[in-house]
Amino acid sequence: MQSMRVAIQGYEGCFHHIAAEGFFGEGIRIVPCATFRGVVRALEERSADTALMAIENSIAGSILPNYGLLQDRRLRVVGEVYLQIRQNLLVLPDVELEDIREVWSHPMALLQCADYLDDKGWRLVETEDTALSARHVAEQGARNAAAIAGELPARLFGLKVIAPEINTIRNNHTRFMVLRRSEDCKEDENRDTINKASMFFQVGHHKGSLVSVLNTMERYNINMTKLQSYPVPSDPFHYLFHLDMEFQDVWEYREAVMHMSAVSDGLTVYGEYTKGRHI
Ligand SMILES: O=C(O)C(=O)C[C@]1(C(=O)O)C=C[C@@H](O)C=C1
Repeated sequence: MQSMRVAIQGYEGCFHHIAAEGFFGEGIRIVPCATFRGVVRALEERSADTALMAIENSIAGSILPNYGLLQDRRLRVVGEVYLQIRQNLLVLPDVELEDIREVWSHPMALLQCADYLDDKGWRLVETEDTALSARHVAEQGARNAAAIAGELPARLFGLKVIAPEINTIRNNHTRFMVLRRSEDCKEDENRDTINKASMFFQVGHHKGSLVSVLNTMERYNINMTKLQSYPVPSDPFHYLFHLDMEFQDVWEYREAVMHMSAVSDGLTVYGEYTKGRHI
């Protein structure tokens, strides 16, 4: 049997790679992509069967453009996974702190380490990926550069951890969504195990419009875990709201969605799935 092809943003050893193996197990084939848009394209063009996409981090916050990607494309969220992220400063084995002039990493990783980097005066260089930054330091023999990445890339590319766990808060977690093409998902798939859903809707600019949607959740015993507004590019200062919610009773949840649809505009559910594990 062919192994499942999983599109990720990033390359060998990056956090997406670790999260993908944590979710699917080790027998998968990784389809590396330079950008999140590339991940979606790989799914749409069928060069991947499924995809993993970071959506929010506990220190750096939401990856807003990815909410836009979910909304624009015909994708389904079929699962989620949470990964603890430990960021380290990696250098060539004989490099010391005073040799560093530049730090290379993924923008989310740089944000997660903002406090540590604050007073160092190093030039911060955004790259596609934490692991790729480490690989470039090693391959280019870059004596004046450090990479911010996990421990796995340090081992893979023979780098030294000169400063471990430099993320601003130790408790650093990233949430990843597992995506599939809508047309490959069956209606009511996993009905017995679903306890979480993601959706978006719009409300008019009038008094109490958002509150009516939110009140529904209390009425139907729904626990809202995330509310994220996202601008509607074609309609300045109007917003879409993305909602993640947990529930115990699927029928109660279905009633709630019906009610919320009635008091909002264009409510679209883009995934019902099982609440994710922390790995
Ligand atoms: O650069 C990586 O290693 C990634 O997998 C990307 C990414 C992200 O998109 O947020 C994943 C987890 C961490 O939060 C930092 C970076």
